[in-house]
Order: sequence, then structure tokens, then C-alpha cells
Amino acid sequence: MLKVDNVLKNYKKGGLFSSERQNVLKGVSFECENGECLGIIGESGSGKSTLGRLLLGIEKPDSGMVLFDGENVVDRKVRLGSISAVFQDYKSSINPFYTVEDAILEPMKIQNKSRKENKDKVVNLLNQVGLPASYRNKYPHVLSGGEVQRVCIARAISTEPKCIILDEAISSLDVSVQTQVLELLKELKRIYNMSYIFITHDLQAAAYICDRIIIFRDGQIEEIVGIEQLKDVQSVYARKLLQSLITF
Ligand SMILES: Nc1ncnc2c1ncn2[C@@H]1O[C@H](COP(=O)(O)OP(=O)(O)OP(=O)(O)O)[C@@H](O)[C@H]1O
Repeated sequence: MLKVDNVLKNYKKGGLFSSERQNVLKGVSFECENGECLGIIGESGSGKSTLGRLLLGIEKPDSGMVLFDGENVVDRKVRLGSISAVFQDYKSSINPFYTVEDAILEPMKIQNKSRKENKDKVVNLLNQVGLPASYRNKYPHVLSGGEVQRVCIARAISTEPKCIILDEAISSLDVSVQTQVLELLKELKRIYNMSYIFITHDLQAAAYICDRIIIFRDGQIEEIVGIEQLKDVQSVYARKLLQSLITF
């Protein structure tokens, strides 16, 4: 279980010699159960990606804690192999000099398995994300956006993590490909019983895949709502935000 406990984060604002700080996260607390998909929706600049980086442990909160199964994710040992990520910018997520196989193998190196075992697993993973085994020798620049994102997903699940942070993971894809990738994510979640933190601007996608949604506003949680109660959100801001995101 992922537990976020009163997390605060600020960044320096302005130029090199400025002492002004911007409070980006202002006391965020929530829990994500094992196997749950928790969406985070909020306006641009509200701090969603910053929160995502803190959940991944690649940045530290100024105060508060992110705990994974009771242990602080700031400790590399806690997060390695257990929490992974898929980002929007799939093109720069993969080293252009790596083949698909190298990219997927990279996070698996921390596990004490033989190279043969890992290579066999790459074929299985490609199969699971709907790509042929022959793709393992290809370089990312010859793949379509949807295919690269599938490789990123294969890499993210390669260590069989308990939790994946998906930060606008489908936003750069064509709408038809988005649907396929959402289906894939749903299926993989079922197979591996992982939890997802699904950061997005896409309300339809969130409604499709998430169990609960956090409405995020200016570095704080405005409301947490179960997907069945989405149309009954309490706060005026949450209602307006959701209305603005409905695109059909
Ligand atoms: N490393 C950083 N240094 C300084 N300021 C930062 C840094 N990272 C984020 N910020 C600032 O924090 C605020 C929140 O940014 P963040 O990217 O977390 O928002 P977001 O909700 O994910 O936005 P978007 O939906 O547009 O991606 C922004 O004002 C941004 O400029």
C-alpha cells in the first residue's frame, strides 16, 4: 500500500539570486490500496507531476513522507523493482541507442536472474504488450508512438512492480491507440494485481480505468471521489473542473 502523509514541497522561484519560494505541494495526504487505480486530475501547474516524482522517490518532500508498505520511498531499496513509472514523453523515456530488448532489460538488471532468463522474459513481456518477439532487436526510432509506449509499459512491468505511476502516459497517443493502451493497462493490472497512480487531464480515460479520483487544486487535494460518485462531487471547484474536462 502507498501512503502519502502530509507532504509539502516548495521550489525556488525566480532567478539565480532570488530567495522567493513557490509552495507546490501544500500538505498532501492519501492512501492507495494494493490493486487500486487512483486517478489524479487537476489543472496545469497544480503540482500533479511534482507529486508523481515524490511518489517515485526521485525527489524528496520538504516535509511529510511517502511510504510504500510502511517504508519510506526515499530509500532506493524500498522503491527499486516495486514502484515504476510510465511518462507522457515516451520518445525521451528510452535511450535512442538501446534496442527494445536493452530498454526492457535495464530495470531487470537489479534482480539476480541469469541473462538467459531475462532475455526469455523480454519475449514474454513483448507478447503481453501486444508486440512481436522480432521487435526486440529494433531501435525506438523505427517504432510508432503507440509501439514505443507499449515498450515503456513492458519495461515498467518487467520487475513485476506493485505500483506504477502513469503520468499522462496515454496523452501523446492517437485517440484510437489511447483506447488500446488503456485496455492493455487494465488487463495488465488484472494479471499482476498492481496499483496505478494515473495522473491525467483526460477525464474519460480516468473514468474508464480508475477506482477513485483525486481532484487536485493548487497543491492540495480538493476532493477524493469514487468513480461511481463522480457526477456527485461535493465541491463547486471539482464540479467545474470536471465539467471543463468533459469533451463529448
Ligand atoms: N524542478 C522544479 N523547479 C522549480 N519549479 C518547479 C519544478 N518542478 C515544478 N515546478 C513548478 O511547480 C508547479 C507545478 O508543476 P507540475 O509540473 O508539478 O504541475 P502539473 O500539475 O503536473 O502541470 P501539468 O498538468 O501542466 O503537467 C509549476 O508552477 C512548476 O513551474
